[in-house]
Amino acid sequence: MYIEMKEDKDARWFELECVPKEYIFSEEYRPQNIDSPVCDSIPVISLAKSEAANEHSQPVEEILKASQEFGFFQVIDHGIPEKMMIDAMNVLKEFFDMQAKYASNGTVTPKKGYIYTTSTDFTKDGVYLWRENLKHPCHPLEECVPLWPDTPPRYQEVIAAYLVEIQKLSSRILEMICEGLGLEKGYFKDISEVQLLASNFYPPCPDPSLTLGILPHIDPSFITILYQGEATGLQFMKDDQWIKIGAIPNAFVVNIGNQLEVCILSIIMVNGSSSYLWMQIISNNKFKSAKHRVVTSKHETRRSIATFVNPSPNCIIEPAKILVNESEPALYKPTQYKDFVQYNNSFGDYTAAIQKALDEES
Ligand SMILES: O=C(O)CCC(=O)C(=O)O
Ligand SMILES: [Fe+2]
Repeated sequence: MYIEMKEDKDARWFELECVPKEYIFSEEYRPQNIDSPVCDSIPVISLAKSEAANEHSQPVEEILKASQEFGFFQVIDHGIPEKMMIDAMNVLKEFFDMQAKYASNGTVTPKKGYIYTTSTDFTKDGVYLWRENLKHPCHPLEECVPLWPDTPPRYQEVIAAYLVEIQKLSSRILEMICEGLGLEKGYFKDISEVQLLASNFYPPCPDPSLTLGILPHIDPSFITILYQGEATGLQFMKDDQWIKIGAIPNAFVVNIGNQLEVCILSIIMVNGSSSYLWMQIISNNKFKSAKHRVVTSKHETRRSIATFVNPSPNCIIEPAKILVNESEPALYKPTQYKDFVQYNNSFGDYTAAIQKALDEES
């Protein structure tokens, strides 16, 4: 294939007429149905009534149903000021724009609590992803903030303010999940925190049918709260089909990570008095953690801020012992969250660096 580079020495890696061969996925990974209609059936749940004593059962039921059927939903009327969301997105835009000037390659900044990676730092079978990424731990917040990027200068302040709100929102959502499942109040309070922020920059791509922004994956979290502004590109898998998630301004996309799936199963097994309930849960009632990916666009730039609400690193999740016997063996081994992350290489090449940062936090 003929690859034409623009003359401009200052051009960024994506400012090209054609897709370089290093970014072209083999047929099996290429996005096939890039123009399929946006899914309009993914639940959009208003949290306006979630604090009202006599009306909050409605959002609780909607969240429970969406978590079981889709593993994905959007929340609106969440109470987080729009200005705060836009500010966070703008400061990340400034961060990524500055990398173009100062760093042509991905850098793992020594002695800093963040990891910035450009497209060539992520490969799948030698093929690069069409994105840049910034990751950093967030808990405990006050200890992490000084280690985050300090350019642009307002980065730390703006993102910390955003994360305080996201922490409150995620606690509300986990509390509603607890209530919906009939679990004791505050079940997740001490074992979950917003542990990690990952923001992404997916520039326009000359031929989106050949590339991917992020490969199909399931998040290693309890839940992930994602702000995508008005950009499209996120898709999730339902019944073996890739389905686009529409952009709703001022909404957050929430997805169920595989730790919640495992955890809910274990909790219900502990609390459930009959094996009938256990069977019901395993067969058709458990939460879904949906596989998702990001496709690129010819004209649109996508930016997203994902916050992973993870189990605490030392938290152990295991099936209830009373329900495990020779004929009904445990479906999950007791696993410390950090071992799970390591075993599954959950954060790719950066798993070790992130584990180290999380270990230092705990
Ligand atoms: O950029 C996105 O919207 C998706 C990000 C994502 O799935 C992740 O970071 O796990
Ligand atoms: Fe994800």
